[in-house]
Amino acid sequence: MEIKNICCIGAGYVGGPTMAIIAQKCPSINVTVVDINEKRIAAWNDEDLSKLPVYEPGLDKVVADARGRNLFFSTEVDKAIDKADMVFISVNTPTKTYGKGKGMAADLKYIELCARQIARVATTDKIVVEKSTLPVRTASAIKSILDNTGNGSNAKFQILSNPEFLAEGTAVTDLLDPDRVLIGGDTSTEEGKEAIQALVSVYANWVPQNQILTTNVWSSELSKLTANAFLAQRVSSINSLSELCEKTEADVDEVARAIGMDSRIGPKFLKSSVGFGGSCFQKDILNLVYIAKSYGLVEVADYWEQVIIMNDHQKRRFAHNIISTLFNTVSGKKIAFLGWAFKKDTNDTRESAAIYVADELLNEQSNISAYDPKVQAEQMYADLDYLNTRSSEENRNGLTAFDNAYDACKDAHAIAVLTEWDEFTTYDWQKIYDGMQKPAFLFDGRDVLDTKKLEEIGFVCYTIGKGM
Ligand SMILES: NC(=O)c1ccc[n+]([C@@H]2O[C@H](COP(=O)([O-])OP(=O)(O)OC[C@H]3O[C@@H](n4cnc5c(N)ncnc54)[C@H](O)[C@@H]3O)[C@@H](O)[C@H]2O)c1
Ligand SMILES: O=c1ccn([C@@H]2O[C@H](COP(=O)(O)OP(=O)(O)O[C@H]3O[C@H](CO)[C@@H](O)[C@H](O)[C@H]3O)[C@@H](O)[C@H]2O)c(=O)[nH]1
Repeated sequence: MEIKNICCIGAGYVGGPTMAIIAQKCPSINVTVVDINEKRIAAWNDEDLSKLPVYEPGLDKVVADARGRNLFFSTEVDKAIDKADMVFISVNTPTKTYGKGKGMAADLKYIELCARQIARVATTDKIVVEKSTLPVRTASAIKSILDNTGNGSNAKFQILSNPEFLAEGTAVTDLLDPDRVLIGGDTSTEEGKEAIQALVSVYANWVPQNQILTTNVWSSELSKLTANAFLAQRVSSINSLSELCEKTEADVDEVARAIGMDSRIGPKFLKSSVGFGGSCFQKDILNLVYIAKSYGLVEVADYWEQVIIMNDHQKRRFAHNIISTLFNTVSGKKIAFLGWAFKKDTNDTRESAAIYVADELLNEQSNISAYDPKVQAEQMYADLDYLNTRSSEENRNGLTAFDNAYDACKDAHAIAVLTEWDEFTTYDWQKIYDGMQKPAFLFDGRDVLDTKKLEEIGFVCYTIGKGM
């Protein structure tokens, strides 16, 4: 079966970049990305490519190549669904904030709405692809909705799981050259196998066949949660040892290098940090923990929950270290934050460690001055407000955002590096030092700065996993 029209529901960090690459690599397929968020769609359609709603290196060029040719962004959801042979569901699946499973389970209401909408408008057969990260066995719920809430048109549906493994900040290169593409489907029927092959053919336009892995649908769904759990576990593992390194004068980078050269361990995801953030790791592990618990697998659930407990500890201990180093009080003191995004090269701030460190410091009445190359003040306030720790007004009084690092650091008692943006290494650190209160403390939560040089200038430095 040849795919001619693709619709993707959800024009976010996954739907936008993923579909832009499919459109660029498959000029014969029309790709329409739809969303109910009108502002977001308008931004995807903006002539000025610097205004795209997702910042990813190289994405502007891909969008410029394909947009208007075979890549379209629209709010006309029904129309795009009905026209498509293949519908990707790429909507958000956040942690539930209410009811049963609150704070753990994935909230699948947006997924269900999509399934009902597809069933309502479809007049022809469709392959429905789960691109969102979903709990294992969600495909059966989607199938049940599609098969039982139809509009009488006799349209038939095949469900595939095709989880996305791109990381933000490197989305374009990850999509162009993925380690693997995973496609799960119903391998027990001819129609199921045909649907799998149809999606394989789309990716085969640029991904080598031996890197396109096909499995049953449950393995595919569970592999996504498992991959994120393993990756986050490595970060929590090295972060747990960063604390021990600080006590023992071992250097966490040297330890990471030494163990990473063991080919059985490997060098990636061993960079100690102020804690992992991003929209996926915490959400997906909590979801895994919830699923394990729901099957009564207490030991399995406890094992993975520890990854989150360690991460929360790492964020908190970074903040507490700032407080204790600044003579046990930060009340009324200005702390400059360099970085707010959860990692470099993205404007995404979801679950960023910076938010939690700021929250701890605001509890101690410090004044935060923040600068991030890609994050605006309103986003920072929204992130703090979302925690519900204090009033919105208090957050606005406690944090001031600046559009450059020099102003943010002026008169500060301390600087905290929360994101590893490359530009931080290029600053005139003598100038920054001259403008600060003394002693001028610097807390590098990402180990990006040359602390030796900074100490020669006069800074008192702490680096995660290396200590003072
Ligand atoms: N962000 C990542 O790096 C990443 C990577 C891999 C997988 N994922 C998974 O992909 C999914 C999407 O993540 P994201 O970061 O792109 O989320 P996002 O919040 O950036 O985008 C989701 C979009 O879906 C839209 N939407 C919700 N319900 C809709 C509906 N009924 N009709 C039309 N549009 C609707 C929202 O308006 C939003 O714009 C999640 O399940 C996530 O876990 C994310
Ligand atoms: O050695 C490391 C690697 C990462 N991090 C932190 O971990 C978080 C997540 O980073 P990363 O995984 O690079 O970015 P994400 O965009 O969250 O990507 C993850 O989550 C996505 C959503 O599911 C998956 O698709 C990706 O494969 C998976 O890497 C960030 O705060 C990083 O700073 C570290 O602290 N140390």
